[in-house]
Amino acid sequence: MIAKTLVKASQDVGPQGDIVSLEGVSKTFSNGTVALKDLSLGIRAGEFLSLLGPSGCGKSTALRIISGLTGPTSGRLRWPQETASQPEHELSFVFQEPTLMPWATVFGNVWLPLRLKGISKSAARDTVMEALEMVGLASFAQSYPRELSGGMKMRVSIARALVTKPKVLLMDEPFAALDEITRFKLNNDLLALWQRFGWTVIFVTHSVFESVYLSNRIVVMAARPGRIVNDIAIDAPYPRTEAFRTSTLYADHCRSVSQALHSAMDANDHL
Ligand SMILES: Nc1ncnc2c1ncn2[C@@H]1O[C@H](COP(=O)(O)OP(=O)(O)OP(=O)(O)O)[C@@H](O)[C@H]1O
Repeated sequence: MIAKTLVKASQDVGPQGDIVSLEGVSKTFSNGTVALKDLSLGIRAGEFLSLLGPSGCGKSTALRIISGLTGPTSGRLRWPQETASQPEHELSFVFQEPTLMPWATVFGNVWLPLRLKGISKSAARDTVMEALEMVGLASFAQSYPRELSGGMKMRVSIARALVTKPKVLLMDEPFAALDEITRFKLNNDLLALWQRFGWTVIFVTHSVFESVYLSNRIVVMAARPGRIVNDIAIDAPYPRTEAFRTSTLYADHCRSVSQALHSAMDANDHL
């Protein structure tokens, strides 16, 4: 079952459609930790891809390499669709912690990436308000982070990522610290935005259930050294709703992804 899904997902991946690819990427930190070893992965434009794996398998490191925050020790990162006339791949990063500036309003926090590009408050106003509307927080523009719930703070963090109109959204366990109801709501809102805007999303999570609900492709990783052990297509149609969460199809996908994850963890038992 898992071997079959592995073949299917990899057949669907063609270099032509890749928006970004990691080619034979390894990352060894200065203390000798091999976070990633010979990792190759092509991510297609418009894909909602989850990196799923146990703690320490290199999910965040892979995401940081894609973002350019750190470089590989060997191998390379490519943006195949980039042209000389348009060299900038527009991406944004959403971290697990919303990391908002407590002294600034919601508006001020979302304005920050534009402000860093030299765009004044008045010139940025419409774009900032548009991003806040996308996450349902337009009426909280003048509030301060301390006045917001955890879910609302994460929405501000997402608005701040969207304000630059990225094509690629990198998300490192963005909803892990939220309660289940809030997480489900944000899952639904994120999917609705993804369907509307057609971004490529690369989403790091520990959760089988969250990865199956959101993704059309799940890349399962194992640790020591960090590597890919399975590549699974989740071919359930979108929009996915609460009805999908309780469907047999969802349960079947969760079962096979869970088996893949357990195999990934078993692979380290003898190390
Ligand atoms: N700056 C660093 N220096 C040394 N080792 C590091 C550094 N960053 C990460 N590591 C190590 O590299 C390995 C992969 O870390 P990474 O954070 O990418 O894993 P992860 O799968 O995202 O883990 P988690 O799910 O716990 O966040 C781990 O063993 C980690 O301890």
